[in-house]
Order: sequence, then C-alpha cells, then structure tokens
Amino acid sequence: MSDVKRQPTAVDAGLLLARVRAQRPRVHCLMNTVVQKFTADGITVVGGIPSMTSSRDEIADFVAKADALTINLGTLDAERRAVIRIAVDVANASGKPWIMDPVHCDYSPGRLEFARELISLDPTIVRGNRAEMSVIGDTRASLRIQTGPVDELSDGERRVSIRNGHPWMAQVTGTGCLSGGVIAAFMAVEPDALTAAACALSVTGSAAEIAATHAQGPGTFEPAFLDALASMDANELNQRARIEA
Ligand SMILES: Nc1ncnc2c1ncn2[C@@H]1O[C@H](COP(=O)(O)OP(=O)(O)OP(=O)(O)O)[C@@H](O)[C@H]1O
Ligand SMILES: Cc1ncsc1CCO
Ligand SMILES: [Mg+2]
Repeated sequence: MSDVKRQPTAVDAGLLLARVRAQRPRVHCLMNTVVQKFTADGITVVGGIPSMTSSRDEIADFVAKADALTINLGTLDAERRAVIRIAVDVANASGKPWIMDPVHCDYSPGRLEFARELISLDPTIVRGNRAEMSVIGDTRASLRIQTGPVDELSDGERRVSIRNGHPWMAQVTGTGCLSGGVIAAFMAVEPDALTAAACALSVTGSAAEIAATHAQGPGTFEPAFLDALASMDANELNQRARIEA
C-alpha cells in the first residue's frame, strides 16, 4: 500500500481498520474544548489511543510518544497558539504525521493568518469544511481535504471522492473534528496519507449510514454513530465504502 500512485479501495479501508485495531496507535490531539470527549471516543472505538492534554509543560513529551498528531483551531487563544507551535516542531523533527483542522478560519483574519503559518510548516493533511477550505485555497504540498455531503481529497497527483455519510453528521457538532482524530489514527499505520484519509473517511461515513438506520434524529444518532464505528468491519466496508477516483 506504499505505492503513492495507487487509488485506495474499500478493501484497503477494511485492511487499514484492522491494522489500527492491531497496532493501537497513539494519537495526540490539540482539540478544541467543545468536542474533546466525542473526538477521544471516536479514536478509541476505531482502535487508537487518544491523549488530549494541552499543557505547555507536557506537550513535547506527549507528542514525542504519539504516533500521529491532530491540531484543531476551534478554540484558539495565545497559550494554545504557543502550545501548537511546540507540538508541530516536535512532530516535524521526528517525522510524525499531523493533520490541521482550520476551524472557523473564515470568521477571523487572525485565525486565517495562524492557519497559513501552520500550512507553511507542512502539515501532512489540511482538512476543513467547504467554507474553511474556500478561504484556505491551495495547501502547497499537503494533502487537502474538503468535507461535506461528498468529501474531496487531493494531493496534487490524485483526486479521490468519498460518497459516504448522512446529513445528520452535519447536525452533530464535531463530526469533522472527530474525523481529524480518526484520520490521524489511520495515518499512524499507513504512510500514504491519501489512502489513510480516504479509508478513514469511508469508515466514519459508513458508520454514519448504519447509525442513521437505528436513530430517531441527531440526538440518538450520536451514540449510534459511536456504536457503529466500534462494530465496523471489512465485510461492512466492502458493501458500503464508496471511494471513487
Ligand atoms: N449532507 C451530508 N451528507 C453526508 N455526509 C455529510 C454531510 N454533511 C457532512 N457530512 C460528513 O460529516 C463529516 C463532517 O463534515 P463537515 O464538513 O460537516 O465538517 P465540519 O463542518 O468541520 O464539522 P465540525 O466543525 O462540526 O466538526 C464528514 O465526514 C462529512 O463527510
Ligand atoms: C462550535 C465550535 N466552536 C468552536 S470549535 C466548535 C466545534 C467544532 O467546529
Ligand atoms: Mg469543523
């Protein structure tokens, strides 16, 4: 799966999910304060081990022990900016994959400027929703992901669309943030970032489809989504995953 020209498939999604469950990668998250628990649960139920501390004194040690890093700008302040810079330096110095979610960078020039500073530090992936990615524009060498009803991934050479998911995902705060954590867990076990991210998004999208068949609305959808993620397997992915070139 290391040939960078390869297009990911549903079979890859099942294989990578099994690899995450076998290897149990550590994912450190500098996650916004709104969806810390939901994101940690998402990483845990796919088989990863989340850690969430944002202490300046500890961040370097936590990132050094992690297999992948998630940076989320949702609740940003001066202290968090400083901690994010330390985390990114450690990840880059040790060659660990990291994903950056430029939450609400379309709301504030200062946040957009910080997102651009981070992009200049070569994140493995930048993922945002349509509004965020529209203002971000080009992401240089990084894999660029725009999520929504269809998720669009491009790494400069390949373009992939993921046609899974359910509209209730947009009614539960943090499904995009959670996807950053799950993508990081997949990047920890697969060096081709596009394959890792496409597979991760097909797993979360497929779980959402299953959850929607059990739920009555967004409230009951949220726990059903975690249940479906936890019980996802290769057979289910072979039937559901819609990863298209
Ligand atoms: N209408 C939809 N149909 C299917 N899937 C959707 C739909 N809207 C969003 N999704 C899925 O929901 C997840 C989050 O995407 P979205 O673009 O809403 O992120 P976001 O706005 O960053 O979310 P948040 O900031 O609340 O975490 C993605 O996996 C995406 O595929
Ligand atoms: C609503 C909200 N505000 C800051 S972060 C967040 C959740 C993910 O977008
Ligand atoms: Mg978001």
